[in-house]
Amino acid sequence: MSQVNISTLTGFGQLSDLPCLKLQYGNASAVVSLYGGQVLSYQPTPGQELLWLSDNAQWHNGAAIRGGVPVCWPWFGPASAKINPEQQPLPNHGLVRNRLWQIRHSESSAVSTSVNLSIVVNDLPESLWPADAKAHPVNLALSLILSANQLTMQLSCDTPLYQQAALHSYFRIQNLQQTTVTGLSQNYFDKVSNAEHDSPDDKACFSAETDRIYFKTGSQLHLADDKQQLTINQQGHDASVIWNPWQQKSRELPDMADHGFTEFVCVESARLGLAQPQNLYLIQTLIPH
Ligand SMILES: O=P(O)(O)OC[C@H]1O[C@@H](O)[C@H](O)[C@@H](O)[C@@H]1O
Repeated sequence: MSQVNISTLTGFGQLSDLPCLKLQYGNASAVVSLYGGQVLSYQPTPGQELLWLSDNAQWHNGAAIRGGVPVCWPWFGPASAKINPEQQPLPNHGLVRNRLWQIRHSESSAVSTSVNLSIVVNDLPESLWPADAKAHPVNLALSLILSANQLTMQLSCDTPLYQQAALHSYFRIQNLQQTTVTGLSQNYFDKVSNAEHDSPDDKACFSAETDRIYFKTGSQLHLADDKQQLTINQQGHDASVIWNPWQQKSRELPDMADHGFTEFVCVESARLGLAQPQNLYLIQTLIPH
């Protein structure tokens, strides 16, 4: 084993001054930003980057970093009427993408390098609390476990709340036309046409703007193009979201180059149900082949 350790970085790529941690386990490495608790890089071997980070990503002035694995919590997308009955101006994808997280624990062992981050949030909308609960600051935790063959991300909250969450992973791809995601369910909500659809199989391909919520997906998805294959294990989810903005949206996003959409697809493990207040335990594991 050449190297097992955790080091601090100040800045990553073009994101100058960004406080980050770099985890190393043998040949494998991962970088996580304390701003957003966001994994920005996962390289199972040196130079083999699996995650996409926009060349135009920003983090100053409250921006959410475009790429890596944003943490969406305690709601996903625009806050729904249940979470935001008074239609307050709330940010897309929740409250923690542009806040600083703390390091709680880090550890290197014979089998892995891991770090636990957390953030305390004390400005949750009242609608998230069960009727009989008294509002208090809430702790959200993210654990990263890097081993020789995989990276696991565990997002947890021990407070029962009406809460949604997603690990919104941006995966770097070589050839969008050849890219497929399989293992999906055969029923999805299409955010582009704003309608539910049935799919003839469990597969998504990319030939136009794609923004789909697949319900009740199983525990294993596969992302492949003609050059690489990745298994994505998930637990604690009730849906998986597939997103590619395509040309027009890519042009409209200030933190994405016009051709940015050709370089990634998002495969997101999400917990979206709001039927009852629940704890959160959402896991996504990336296993390259
Ligand atoms: O621009 P944001 O807030 O990072 O969101 C990006 C995309 O995130 C996806 O998860 C959503 O399904 C899309 O609708 C959304 O456009």
